[in-house]
This record gives sequence, C-alpha cells and structure tokens, in this order.
Amino acid sequence: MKIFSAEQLYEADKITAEKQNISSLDLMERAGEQIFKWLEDKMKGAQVPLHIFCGIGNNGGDGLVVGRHLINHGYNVTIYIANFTDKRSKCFLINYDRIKDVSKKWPVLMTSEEDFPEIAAEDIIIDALFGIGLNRPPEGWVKELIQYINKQKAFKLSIDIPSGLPANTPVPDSEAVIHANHTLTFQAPKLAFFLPETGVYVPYFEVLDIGLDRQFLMESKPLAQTISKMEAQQFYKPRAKYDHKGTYGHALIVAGSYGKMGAAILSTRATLKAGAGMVTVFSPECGYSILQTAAPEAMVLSDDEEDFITKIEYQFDASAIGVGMGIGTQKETVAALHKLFSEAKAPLVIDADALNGISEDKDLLKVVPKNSVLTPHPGELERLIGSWKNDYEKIEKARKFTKKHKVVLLIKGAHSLILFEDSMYINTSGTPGMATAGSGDVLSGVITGLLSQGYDPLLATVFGVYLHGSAGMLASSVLSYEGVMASDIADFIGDAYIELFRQEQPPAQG
Ligand SMILES: NC(=O)C1=CN([C@@H]2O[C@H](COP(=O)(O)OP(=O)(O)OC[C@H]3O[C@@H](n4cnc5c(N)ncnc54)[C@H](O)[C@@H]3O)[C@@H](O)[C@H]2O)[C@@H](O)CC1
Ligand SMILES: [K+]
Repeated sequence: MKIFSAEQLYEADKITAEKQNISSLDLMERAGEQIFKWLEDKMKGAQVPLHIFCGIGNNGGDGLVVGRHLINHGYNVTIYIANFTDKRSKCFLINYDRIKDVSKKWPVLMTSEEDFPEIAAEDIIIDALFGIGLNRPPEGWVKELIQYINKQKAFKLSIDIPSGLPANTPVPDSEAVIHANHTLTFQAPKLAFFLPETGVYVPYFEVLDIGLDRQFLMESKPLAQTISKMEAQQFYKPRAKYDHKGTYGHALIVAGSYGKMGAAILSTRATLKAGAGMVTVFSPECGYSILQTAAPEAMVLSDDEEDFITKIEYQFDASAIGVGMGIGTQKETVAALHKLFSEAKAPLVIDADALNGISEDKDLLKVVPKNSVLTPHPGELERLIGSWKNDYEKIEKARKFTKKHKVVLLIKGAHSLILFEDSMYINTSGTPGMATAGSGDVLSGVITGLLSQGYDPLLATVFGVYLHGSAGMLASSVLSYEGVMASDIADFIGDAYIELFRQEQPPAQG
C-alpha cells in the first residue's frame, strides 16, 4: 500500500473533485459515511453514549457528518465543538448547519476547560479535533482537552489521524496528541503510523477507501510503500521441476567467534531454511565441531585462529555472502573484512559486528561493494550515520547514506524500513515476540538465502524482512510472544512460505 504525504492527499482531494465532478462537501460526506458504516457494523444500534469532539476544520466536519448519521439512526450522541477560533472551514459550517435537520440538541460549544464533559469508562469517544491539517502545536485549553480525553478510560476512536499527530512531520508537542485505541484513516495510511516515536499513538488502524482518484494515486510517487502479504506474494519466485541445488546457489556465511557461535548457527540455518541450494559457513577454529553438529546440512571452513576470524578464504564461487554475525571487532577480523569486501564478487549482506567495523574504520566503508545490503538495528545505525533528533531526521540521514554509498539500508524495528535510492519500504509483518536475542542473525540468513537464489538485493531485503516477520508471527501464535526464541523463527520460515499463498477460510455457515 502506498503512503502519501498530507500535501499529496490534499492534491488527490482536489483532483478527485474535478474528475468526478463532485464538491469537497460530497467527499466529506463519503468520508463521514464510511466512518458511520464502520461504527454501525460494530455497534448494531447499541445505546452506548458516544461523545464526538470536533475541531473547526474539515476533520471536525467529518465528525459532524458521522454525528448526523448516528443521530439519524437513533444512537445516543453528544457532539462537542472545540471552538478555538472563528476561522471555521466552509464544509465544517455546512455540516454544522445540517445537524439542525436531524436534532434539536445543538452541538455543545466548548470555549474553555469549564466545558469539558463527564465521560464514563463504558462510553465511546470519537476524536475529530484535528486531521492532517495540523500546522502548529495545540495550545492552551485545546491541549488540555487532548490531555483530558487521554485521561478518560472510554474507548477512543480517531478520525483520519489521532489529533495532534502530523501525518509526515515531527510531532510539535508530544504531550498534546490523542492516544487513540483505534484510528480510521482515509484512503492511505500515514507515515507517522509506522515510525517508533509516533506509531505509539496509533496501535491499531484501518484504511477506509473514500474513492480518491485512482489514476492520481497510481501515478504519484509515494513517500513509502508498505509490504504486506499481497505485495510479498508477488515477490515470490516459483521453483521449476528440473531445478537442482545449483540453481539456488552456494551461499557463504562468515560468522561467529568464541562465545558467539550461536549467531553463526542461527544465520546458517536461516540461509538454508530460506532456500539456498548449499551453504558454507566460515568461522574461527573453535566453531568447527559446533557447526558440524548444529547445522549438519552446511559445510564448514575454519580460520587458523581458534577464537576469532583473521583471514577469510574460500575456494568456490559464492552466490551470496552474509557476514558479521557474532564475529567481534578484533583488528585482524576487520582487516579480513577489508579483503573480503574488496574481492567479493557476490552480493553481500553486512550485519552486526561487520557494521560496527564499518563505523569504526572509514576505509572499510569505502570498500563496501555497491548494492550491498546493510542491516543495522537502531544502535548500529546511530554508529553509522550519527544521532538524530527525530525519526524523520533519521530517515533523511539514512537516505543520504544509502545514496552516497549506493547500498540497500535495512533499519530494523517493529516496522523495519528499507531504503534504497529514492524509495522506502515499510514492513508490516512481525510481532513483539521477535524482540529476542539472535532474531537479527536469522534475518541476515534469510536475506542471504534469497540473494543466493537470485533475488536482487532490494527484493531479497524487502521479501526477506517480510518472510522473517511472518515466521515470527506464526511462531508466536503457537509459542506465545514470550516463548519465541530466534531458532523458532528460523524453524517457521517454511511455514511463512506456505502462509504466503494460504487462502483465508470463509466464516463457517450457521
Ligand atoms: N483527501 C482529503 O484531504 C480529505 C480530507 N478530509 C478531512 O479533512 C482533514 C483535513 O482538514 P483541514 O485541512 O481542514 O484541517 P484539520 O481539520 O486537520 O484542522 C486543522 C484546522 O485547524 C487549524 N489548526 C491547525 N493546527 C492547529 C492548532 N494546533 N491549534 C489550533 N488550530 C489549528 C487549521 O488552521 C485548520 O483550520 C483530513 O484529516 C480529513 O479528516 C475528509 O473530509 C475527506 C477528504
Ligand atoms: K482526528
């Protein structure tokens, strides 16, 4: 799914009105109706008190449309207008007036803290204070209203976006944002929903199609694109009957040091599980028996040095190389990486200590081959690009880095981000069960396994991250969030492939 900026959505709004020969008022009616239908479907006439808080822009206008439909259908509704200025939008005013047609109960005008209503824990709050038009921090009693709403135990449903949260720019005041339980957003998800600092305000959301112009949406370059099952299915390369193990390449994993052989085992097993034809793992001498025992499907090459890697030598044409998991940052190891990077002919996945090596040794960064995949977690990323003031600055700095060094950058997190040239992809699979040691080693293995099978570096990264997240979800559904270990994620990679094409079962009849 494409993610557009607030500016693009306003443009889409305008173009839709022109092309479909409708007014913005009609569009607002569509938007409000969609929200109403969603509520009607859940509430089925229940007389739970609904409190709709409207601002004076078009988000408030949406709130009024929803209110009108709810009143018309006999729901128990109170509408409040946060009357923080007289500059009300035209569509707001028309819909304000239309309330008269359905109710004698005029919306409550709020002008100060005195007007904040009592709200019971069982009630429902609908937040239509600010939408994507927020252009400054909420202040004074409006900020207090947001904080008052946040204090209530009632369920909070935000229209389009939690009020106080901008769609794709930093939060002006983190103490003045609605903590929504659920958000119904129009046409496309907003970038803020997926970033760690702002995603906390949007634990759950659904996208409602309000019929904005398809052509405009198809042809506009989005800020980012989300990756879910539908997209991932298209990435999958089917296998043919007469393929053999050579078809799927011979991957090299360079991993492990004394006390960290687990990282080598996990990444090696994940490379095999993702479908590499053959895997050779290169580790220090101390890893030899461990790897031969724990990963019998892999071949093992070892360094002369017992505890860490000093010289990476292999006599075969690797189809992909995954490097860095648990290797440490010994001087000799970093020197070995230098040689590996300078001579590698296969696409590389560079992870963990190899990334730390790059951060510490700028000469090493210079020899990172073009199109390599770098997979930092936030700490590793900071060492690579420096600190950032907010998630948007982080993305900008990361983008500069990818463009300068011509690499694919995968920023790991609850929603991992993949940056390459001017594009950004956001993964949607995964669970908190994956916040466990070694889960990144498995991910590097999956991407290496896909590269080995001929997926290009960007596709291998985007698809690999999705599969890894899906394996984590499947593992969590059986083992619980707490019970999942990284090796379980590796074990579920096969299931993640199957899940890609599993049809949802229709609900049982009767
Ligand atoms: N495609 C679209 O763009 C559509 C937009 N619609 C709705 O319209 C919304 C955008 O409407 P608007 O552009 O009118 O903006 P908003 O309704 O988001 O509200 C902003 C209004 O409040 C003022 N304001 C902004 N920040 C403020 C602050 N901190 N304190 C006090 N006042 C502040 C602004 O000047 C503006 O008048 C969307 O979020 C959505 O809910 C829908 O009606 C349908 C289609
Ligand atoms: K809102």
